Amino acid sequence: MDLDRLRVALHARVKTTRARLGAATVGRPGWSGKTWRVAAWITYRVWMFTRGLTVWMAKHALFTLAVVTVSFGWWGILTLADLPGDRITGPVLLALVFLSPGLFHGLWAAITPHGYLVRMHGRKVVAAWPKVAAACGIGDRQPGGEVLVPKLSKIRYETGATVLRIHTMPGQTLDTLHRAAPAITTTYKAHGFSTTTVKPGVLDLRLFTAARIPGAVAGLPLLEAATPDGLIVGRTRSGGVAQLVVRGRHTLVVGATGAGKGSALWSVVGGLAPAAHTGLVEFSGLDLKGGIELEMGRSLFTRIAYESTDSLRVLRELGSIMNQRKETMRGKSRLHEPRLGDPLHVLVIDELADLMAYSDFETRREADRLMSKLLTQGRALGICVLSCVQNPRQEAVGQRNLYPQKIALRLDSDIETDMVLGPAMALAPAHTILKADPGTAYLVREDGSPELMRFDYWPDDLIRDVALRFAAPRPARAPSGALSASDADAVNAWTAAATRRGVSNDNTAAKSEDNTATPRKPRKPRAPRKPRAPRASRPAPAASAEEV
Ligand SMILES: Nc1ncnc2c1ncn2[C@@H]1O[C@H](COP(=O)(O)OP(=O)(O)OP(=O)(O)O)[C@@H](O)[C@H]1O
Repeated sequence: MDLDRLRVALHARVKTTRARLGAATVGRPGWSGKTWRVAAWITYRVWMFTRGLTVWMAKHALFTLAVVTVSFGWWGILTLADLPGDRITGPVLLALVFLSPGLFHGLWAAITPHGYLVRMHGRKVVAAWPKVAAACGIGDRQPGGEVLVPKLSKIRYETGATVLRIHTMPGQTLDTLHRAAPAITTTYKAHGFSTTTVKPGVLDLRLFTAARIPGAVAGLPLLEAATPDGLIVGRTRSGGVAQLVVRGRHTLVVGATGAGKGSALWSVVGGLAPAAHTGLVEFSGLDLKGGIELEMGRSLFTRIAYESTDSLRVLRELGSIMNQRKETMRGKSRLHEPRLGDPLHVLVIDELADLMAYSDFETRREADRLMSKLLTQGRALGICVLSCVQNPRQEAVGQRNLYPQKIALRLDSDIETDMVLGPAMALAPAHTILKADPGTAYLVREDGSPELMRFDYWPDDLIRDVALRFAAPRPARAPSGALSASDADAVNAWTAAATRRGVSNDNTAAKSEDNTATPRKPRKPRAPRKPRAPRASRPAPAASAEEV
């Protein structure tokens, strides 16, 4: 823990020192900055040339020694014999001609430093492969003492990862390679790995060269990308997009306080907001922390509850939708297809423990019953649950096995990781994620394969903006019915956001096809109403015969 803090502090110090140095040199405005930049460029290229040349000479040390000795010898003989004429050109030309491959090597490094470094790394990996494979137990010792190892047929480079294509040997299965993958990763001093089966007997082993995934801020969602079958929610370690399947899955998001559960939640709600606006997806939300998380995007939700009795109402409503669907889908389809008028229902729960562990006994019991029904029957019927929780212990997430997809953000201990991920923990050590990397998580899919990823960050302003543009066709009313203080806050926030963007508050901009907000002419303020004259009192209605 202290080591962790020290590492983060050191990292921060190095970052600030580099930033200061950069600002004082290459980052300076005007000519002095330009001069620094040119000087830095030349110094780097010279360094890369020297490096390339030195590497070549070290690799051909005997040959280099021989050329240098002959050149010096030639020059020495001419000097000792005191012969007239030029004594330098001949020996120098000889050295240049024979060392020209090294000079080309140096030039290659100076002209394309990145390509050069990548190729050099690849060569090292290939050269070390027989020893690494034998040490990691996937070699086969022959009677003569020779060790045969699986073939390494190709090396590929992706951003942040080196990919090794490995072929099994006769008598081996892909499982043998899978089991050796952690040892191979450590031996090559990589930060992690993932595996992909290319075809029977061939595996791509992806070795990650970066320990951390840089953070990114989410942008406005697009309708084309708002698909529940592969929603883009962040980045992977190799720099690609991280996708989450929402349809046909229940997802459990677990993370210590400040781990970034909000990013996971809004990546789904915000990402699917355009689909909710068109009516293909319908969000229901439970936030028993008094709506602190969901209120900002309330207009995206069709049902919402901020206290336990209301939560049961929402769960019951979803239960009855599920029962109706059972009737209509029976014998026709086994996985619900979202359509207009028959949307995919996504139930989003912020802090599941508030409902399942900290409510009164009766509420807990009823919530447990309703949730069990939704979790066991809902996914095929187009009702998916996304539950967020801090504490993965039994009393809070007794139904954790009913969530086929799990997202483990930073957790406090390996015990918690084990509780959430079970056997996948070995490949997804969520307790090792740094506090300095909120939003970073292991996504463990239905098949148990884990992937380290980082959710995009959803700032409050973006959530408000999305709520303003993509309100659900029938957005949830304030849970209490009347305009509460939080309602008023939400309205103010919307109005403020709308004023800033120059849009009206009635979602007409959101309904425009390209979703671009067009400023409107401000309306003339209304003249105050004239006070009404008091009504003349009506005569009391005559009593009916029955009343008498
Ligand atoms: N994806 C992200 N990238 C960068 N920073 C993030 C990301 N997600 C969250 N953060 C930062 O971490 C802080 C805490 O995030 P968040 O509130 O989502 O955590 P949480 O897990 O919901 O915490 P709690 O359970 O206490 O509510 C945010 O205020 C933000 O500054």
